[in-house]
Amino acid sequence: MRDPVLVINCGSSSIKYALVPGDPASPRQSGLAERLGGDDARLKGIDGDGQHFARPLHGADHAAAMAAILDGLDGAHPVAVGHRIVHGGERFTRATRIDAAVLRAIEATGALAPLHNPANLVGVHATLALFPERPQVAVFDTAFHQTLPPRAYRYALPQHLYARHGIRRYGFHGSSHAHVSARVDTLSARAHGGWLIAHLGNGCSTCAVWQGQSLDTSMGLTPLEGLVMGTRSGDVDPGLHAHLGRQLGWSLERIDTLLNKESGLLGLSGLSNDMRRLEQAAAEHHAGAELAIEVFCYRIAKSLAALSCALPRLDGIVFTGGIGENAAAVRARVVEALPHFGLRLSAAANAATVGGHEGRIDTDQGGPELWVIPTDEEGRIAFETRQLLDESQP
Ligand SMILES: Nc1ncnc2c1ncn2[C@@H]1O[C@H](COP(=O)(O)OP(=O)(O)O)[C@@H](O)[C@H]1O
Ligand SMILES: CC(=O)OP(=O)(O)O
Ligand SMILES: [Mg+2]
Repeated sequence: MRDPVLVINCGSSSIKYALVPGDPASPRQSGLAERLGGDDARLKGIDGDGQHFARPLHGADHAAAMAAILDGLDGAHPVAVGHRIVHGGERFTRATRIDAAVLRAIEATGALAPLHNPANLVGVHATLALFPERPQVAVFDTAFHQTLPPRAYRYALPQHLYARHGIRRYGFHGSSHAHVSARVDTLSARAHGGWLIAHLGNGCSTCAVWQGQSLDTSMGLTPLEGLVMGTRSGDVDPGLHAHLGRQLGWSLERIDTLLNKESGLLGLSGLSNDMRRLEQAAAEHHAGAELAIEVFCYRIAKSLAALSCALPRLDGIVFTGGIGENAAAVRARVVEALPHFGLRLSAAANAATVGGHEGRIDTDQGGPELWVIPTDEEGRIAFETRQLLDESQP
């Protein structure tokens, strides 16, 4: 069997990793180092024997956490390391082998994703130091959306902001949308048609895919635009910035923190960014939790309806991400909010499809199909990493 690919998804305070074997159906070692920099930093995951583990990392930074992760993978000889890089700008339209010039370009793109790219690069530097002889590959969230036509990616702003400063819609979660759209094309009889994908995790985005290509998506210049997310506001009136600045004297940093970290499900509910917690609270009639879920679902439906304009034909809707895969009530409310789409949800199939299982959840009586397909960003990153290495073999 071929050696595995080590996949690293390095965020600002966490590192997700997976050792993805050559046979994608084989079990993986995977895990998460979280709360990095804090006294309660810890590493948890699934080891080589399929056992769950958790252990403290005591204030570890990214480099120390990476060393601990690799320690736990001892005996593994990854053929390459695939990195999730959130922003690739317009330069990177596909997975790219990392060298000094690529590193400089990712650093330069960091201005467009100050919350994501610098953290991603910490992961690259850590594995470069630990595996200097292994190829390192960057897989960009934005690359899948480089097929967007100008009508979808241009903002109605003066031309020079695009031409000189790259201000346009880029879109994110590309590895997820690429995986899910490829998967539905193998599962559905309506392969290579028009699909709307709702990726609902901590970050949330929708995507319109026609014949395997992204034609429009809800996230924009940054991963803040679009849907309501765990702590991100999604769309607000652009006039809000000036209003908060003028009326309340808020700085740009304060507004950035508000919109990225204090809003979304957390801000609306006043309770939590976690959908499981909100569903429990809503069952006990917590008004904030009820409102947060209502707004969340309505905004998903509204975004799907808008993105349907990008497609010549609508073959179906796919739900993915932690919420999309698990929260049957959220799926039902989204479908309910699209009454004119001719969707027919099977209540039984919807209730039965949870916890990483893939399944069709419409009644198969015509109309667009409805699917739940677990995302696999790590699997997609490993696939693209391997594909690039295979192409560059003499
Ligand atoms: N059984 C469940 N029911 C409802 N929501 C769930 C369930 N399991 C996970 N979630 C929600 O999924 C979200 C996290 O999604 P996930 O895709 O795992 O996040 P990330 O984007 O960090 O990878 C959280 O809001 C969590 O509450
Ligand atoms: C780009 C983005 O929003 O990523 P995540 O969902 O991992 O926060
Ligand atoms: Mg996610």
